[in-house]
Amino acid sequence: MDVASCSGILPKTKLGGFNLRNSDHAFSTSCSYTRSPTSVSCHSSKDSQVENLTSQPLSLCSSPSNMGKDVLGLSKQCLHKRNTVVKTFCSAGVCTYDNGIAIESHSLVNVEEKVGVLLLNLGGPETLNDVQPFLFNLFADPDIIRLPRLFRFLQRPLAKLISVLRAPKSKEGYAAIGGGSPLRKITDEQAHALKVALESKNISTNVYVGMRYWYPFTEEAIRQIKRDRITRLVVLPLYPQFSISTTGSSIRVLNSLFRKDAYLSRLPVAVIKSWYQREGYIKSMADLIAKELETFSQPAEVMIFFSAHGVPVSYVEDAGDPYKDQMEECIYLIMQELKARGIDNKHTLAYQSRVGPVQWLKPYTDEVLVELGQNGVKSLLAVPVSFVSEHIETLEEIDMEYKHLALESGIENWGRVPALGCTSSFITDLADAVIEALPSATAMSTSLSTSKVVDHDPVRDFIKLFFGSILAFLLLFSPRMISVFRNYLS
Ligand SMILES: C=CC1=C(C)c2cc3[nH]c(cc4nc(cc5[nH]c(cc1n2)c(C)c5CCC(=O)O)C(CCC(=O)O)=C4C)c(C)c3C=C
Ligand SMILES: [Fe+2]
Repeated sequence: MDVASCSGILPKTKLGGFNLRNSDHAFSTSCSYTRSPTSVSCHSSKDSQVENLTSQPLSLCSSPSNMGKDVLGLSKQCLHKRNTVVKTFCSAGVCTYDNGIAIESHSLVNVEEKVGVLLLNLGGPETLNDVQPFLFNLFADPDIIRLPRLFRFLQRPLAKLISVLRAPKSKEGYAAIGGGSPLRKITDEQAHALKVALESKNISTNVYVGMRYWYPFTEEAIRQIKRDRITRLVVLPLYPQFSISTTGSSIRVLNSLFRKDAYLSRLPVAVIKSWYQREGYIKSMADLIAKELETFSQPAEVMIFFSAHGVPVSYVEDAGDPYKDQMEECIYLIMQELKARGIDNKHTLAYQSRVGPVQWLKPYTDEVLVELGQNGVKSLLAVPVSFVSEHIETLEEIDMEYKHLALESGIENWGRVPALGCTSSFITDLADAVIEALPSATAMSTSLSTSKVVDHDPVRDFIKLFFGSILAFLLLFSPRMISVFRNYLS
């Protein structure tokens, strides 16, 4: 468990890596972080799951939460006495320490630490010409098409084939929403709003956007972080729930970039793996749902229909993806919040956007909509729940395809909750999540000298490529494979 501690009084304030000069106070504190199972845990949390890039495979690490707030809205954490020194967990520039009395710094001037926040997102094609190469990047990701190790060499040829086959259908979808994905614009707006929210809490940051499959790519964001000489980084995926296919994939990219680079491998980093259970997020979702229910003539009669992006069943059952459990818990928490406000509507959860020939999480959104219509449900409020911006699957799949299907199936009154976007209560909560995560940032332990060096044997590579190509050709053009690829077209 990661624990930050502060001790001593020095002329310059150094809080767990935050070097603060405080012009109003002549006193200051030095903090250090230790990784020790025997240290007192100051930051167990059920709010957001924070971890450092050091741990692989991803293991849960605690995050600071429920912190006392001082007058500036900044937070301080627990106190732990050892001998006569009070060990304190410092968060985002405020520290309490003791040589008998607790002292807080109340104004932060000339913060020497350069804090960065990296927002991770999926990315989307900005024009119709971008659609096929975007799809190629997506399907070339081994966290999206999970091939057995022996067949990994087929990843890129397969991605090429599937992206070419799927592009016409995807293009139709993007054309219907104006010719491209709105993701980049919305994510940039969220980044700006987050920076402003952090500034209002006296935390000066650079906020970066790193997309997994389109511009600005994660690699570009990391290059900029290096150029800016950021000294502490919080990684915040814009997916409330963790999935191997989304947050997991982006973290894998970060891990490989950080492992290869001397500066990055020493940069203290905290990754917020998931944050679906944060009070601010749950309340913001409940606000949007309550507001939208009011647009119906009989709000109490409306079925609340949560629609989450699906993942293949094998992710959950074989690979241990926590996505389904987190999604169900998230829906439970939102419904509890609504109940506390006297809203006790019926609700259900289904999964949308399946692609390809394998089984995805059930029930499927389209099938449930038809059933509900047939069973006499007349009013339905769709709530997209796995993503916090509008995108093709809200604007086209839900607003067009599913709405049409629902009305055709007998549902008469249809509504849809907008994505959170830049809703201020939500952005404020993200800012709090960043502040809470800052102290737990630690550097990647693997140094360049200890990292594994991969040997390339040209003869072995050639043999692999030669036989691989023959095998790929046979596989791709077998009748079974042709029927599999048809599934990517619809
Ligand atoms: C939590 C969100 C998401 C999960 C989980 C997820 C898994 C997943 N997605 C695909 C395949 C496609 N996804 C596509 C677009 C897309 N996916 C998400 C989110 C999640 N994906 C978003 C936000 C978007 C839209 C981006 C935009 O441009 O607006 C697409 C492209 C669109 C299309 O052709 O349908 C594909 C394909 C898989 C296979 C997968 C899990 C394995
Ligand atoms: Fe997707």
